Amino acid sequence: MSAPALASVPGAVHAAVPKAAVHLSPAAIGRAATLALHDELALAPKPGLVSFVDSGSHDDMDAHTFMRSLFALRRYFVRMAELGAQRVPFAELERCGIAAEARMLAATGGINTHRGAIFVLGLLCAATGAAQVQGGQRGAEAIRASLRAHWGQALTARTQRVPTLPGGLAARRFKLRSASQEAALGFPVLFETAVPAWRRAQRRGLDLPRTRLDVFFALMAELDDSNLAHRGGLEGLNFARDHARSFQAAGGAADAHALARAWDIHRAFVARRLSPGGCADMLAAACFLSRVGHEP
Ligand SMILES: CC(C)(COP(=O)(O)OP(=O)(O)OC[C@H]1O[C@@H](n2cnc3c(N)ncnc32)[C@H](O[C@H]2O[C@H](COP(=O)(O)OP(=O)(O)OP(=O)(O)O)[C@@H](O)[C@H]2O)[C@@H]1O)[C@@H](O)C(=O)NCCC(=O)NCCS
Ligand SMILES: Nc1ncnc2[nH]cnc12
Repeated sequence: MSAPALASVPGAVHAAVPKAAVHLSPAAIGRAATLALHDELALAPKPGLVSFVDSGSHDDMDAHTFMRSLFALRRYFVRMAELGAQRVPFAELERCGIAAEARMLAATGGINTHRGAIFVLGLLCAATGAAQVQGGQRGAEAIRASLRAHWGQALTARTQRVPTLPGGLAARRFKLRSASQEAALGFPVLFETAVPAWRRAQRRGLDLPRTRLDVFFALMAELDDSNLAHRGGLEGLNFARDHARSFQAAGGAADAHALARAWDIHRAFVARRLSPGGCADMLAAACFLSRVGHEP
């Protein structure tokens, strides 16, 4: 197969809006989350993952499945932003998340498209909603601080639960940082790896699709993605990390051969049925932070 061009529906042009100046409504926050899921889906190549080009390592879902899921989740993100603005106890956010999972499964015929994203993006919507009623801050650092201040303790307590889902079980088995632990730490890979990678890519003048590609590989080099471990064990996780680091060492998304290289990596993942679903969620989270940070 020859290497198709980098596919990504362009986001809005990011105007220089002062970050503290405009308060975001829950509707605007929810819209940013839904669009961020679309940003993630639209990026291709994206090793092993579903896009509008192909279904990667998945034979039970395609881009239509993701679009159905995304539509089913629209109101959920708005509701999480509203609940966040009310600074409700964590149990209320969790109830809303569980109901959203049920809606996702109903919309996809029982396929898990966005369980991780419901958790990560839902929490970020709540944290952004809370930040809006406390000074209107919308930058990444303010959103992280809001998440930790309001729900940090509950997220830490939650890590003591015994995992029952495949990702949590794989994380425990291989002593990795699970999605729950990542949340309890205030999503360090998102805020300390993806956000700086996004800013670096933009400073280098990369367009949005290439920025997202660079951020995706930065995430895959660092995240303990429990989907990779669930399907491929530690060997699969290290295979993905090694490829991400080689991609970065060869110049990342700015390099002239970046797209051909990324498509080759995609095919290698498909051959091994590897799917970095956690990295996909974190990419959507980075797209969300960019959208709420810059768009009016
Ligand atoms: C805390 C939960 C996210 C559950 O976490 P847990 O780890 O216990 O269980 P999993 O659902 O198996 O894994 C978590 C999902 O989070 C994503 N993820 C993976 N690694 C990380 C990480 N290090 N940091 C953050 N996020 C991570 C990932 O989600 C994406 O992949 C899923 C699709 O993958 P796929 O390959 O198709 O896998 P499956 O269909 O599951 O299996 P196979 O086909 O391979 O056999 C998709 O969901 C993406 O979004 C992980 O899957 C939280 O959801 C939870 O506790 N839920 C329980 C109910 C609840 O309380 N909900 C309310 C929360 S507010
Ligand atoms: N695009 C995608 N493909 C496969 N799994 C995913 N989980 C979240 N986004 C995904």
